[in-house]
Amino acid sequence: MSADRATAPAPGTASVTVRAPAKVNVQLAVGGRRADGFHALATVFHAVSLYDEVTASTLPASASGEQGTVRITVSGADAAQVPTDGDNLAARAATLLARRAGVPGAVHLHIAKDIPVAGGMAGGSADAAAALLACDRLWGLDTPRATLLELAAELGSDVPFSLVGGTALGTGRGERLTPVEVGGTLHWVFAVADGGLSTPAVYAECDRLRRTDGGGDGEADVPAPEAAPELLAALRAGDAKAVGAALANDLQPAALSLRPALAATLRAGREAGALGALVSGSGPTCAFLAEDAEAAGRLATALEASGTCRAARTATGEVPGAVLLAAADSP
Ligand SMILES: C[C@@](CO)(OP(=O)(O)O)[C@H](O)COP(=O)(O)OP(=O)(O)OC[C@H]1O[C@@H](n2ccc(N)nc2=O)[C@H](O)[C@@H]1O
Ligand SMILES: Nc1ncnc2c1ncn2[C@@H]1O[C@H](COP(=O)(O)OP(=O)(O)O)[C@@H](O)[C@H]1O
Repeated sequence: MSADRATAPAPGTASVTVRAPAKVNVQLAVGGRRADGFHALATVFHAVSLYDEVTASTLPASASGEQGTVRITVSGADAAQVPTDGDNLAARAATLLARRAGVPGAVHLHIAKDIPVAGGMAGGSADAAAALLACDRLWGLDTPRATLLELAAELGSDVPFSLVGGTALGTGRGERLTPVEVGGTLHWVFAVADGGLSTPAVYAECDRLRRTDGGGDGEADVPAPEAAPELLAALRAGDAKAVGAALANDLQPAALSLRPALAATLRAGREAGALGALVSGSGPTCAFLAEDAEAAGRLATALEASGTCRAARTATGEVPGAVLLAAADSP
């Protein structure tokens, strides 16, 4: 909290705070690599109650002399792992929106980070989605939702979902979204690993494994990815047991190949009674489904006691996408 206060906007500046959720892919079907280097996907995104908050505030005149200055500060336990230069996805989002709208775009973005970094839970995408909404409001742009979604897709395959939230089928490279109905609250435990995994490295390992283990033509043989009807039916019914049985991630073998220790994490969660277990997206966070909030609490305790993860976090889904929390105008 002290870091938050230290970087809070100075009195007299306008500021806007937006909160955006993490995600888990309850299904991640990966097709072949496309000509543009991305993989065709059919993925069921599900937003969960771990959040980052992004506060956009006007830069004091002394700091905003240069057009397009974006200042990034980050608080939270993993803040040191987050870039604070132009590579930060939130900075890229602010710059893209400013350029598109033809405004100067000088802004201070403070990220209060709670989503594991490089964990397969789309934390950077959440920050980008939050920055788009926060800057849009701070600069009084009122950008149409469809344009925000287009800008989101330019920033990254997962960013449109971070704006939309809920549960949705992502096709194309993950950016084309169709809502998916969920009949009840799902109770999750996330086992956070030490260190992250690079998303491009995990996709590349998936390709490599398909070439070497496929026995055939490797990538050329990969069928078109499709959402699993049994998973969609289980989600619609809100049947946690059936959802647990249908969890599936085609990137899991690649994540396990790059980080073999994750096998012990998945085993520990299953042995402690999880209804289902999988690597979240490109990992290394592992996701476990529980029957209810109590079972999730017990599972988190067992996972932490197993010594196979850095921490275990409970969360529920689905939750909404990026939402405005507060807006304060300068007097
Ligand atoms: C794997 C997933 C599953 O939701 O999430 P994470 O685990 O990273 O959170 C996503 O596909 C990650 O989406 P995102 O992190 O937005 O990736 P992008 O910035 O668009 O792309 C980063 C890199 O990932 C690879 N990539 C990404 C998406 C896709 N459909 N095919 C790919 O091959 C490409 O190598 C690309 O250059
Ligand atoms: N705002 C941000 N938060 C976290 N990571 C960011 C951010 N902006 C850029 N990055 C970079 O993106 C990489 C992937 O981060 P993240 O989005 O948390 O993971 P994942 O792609 O596995 O869901 C990080 O290693 C970091 O270098």
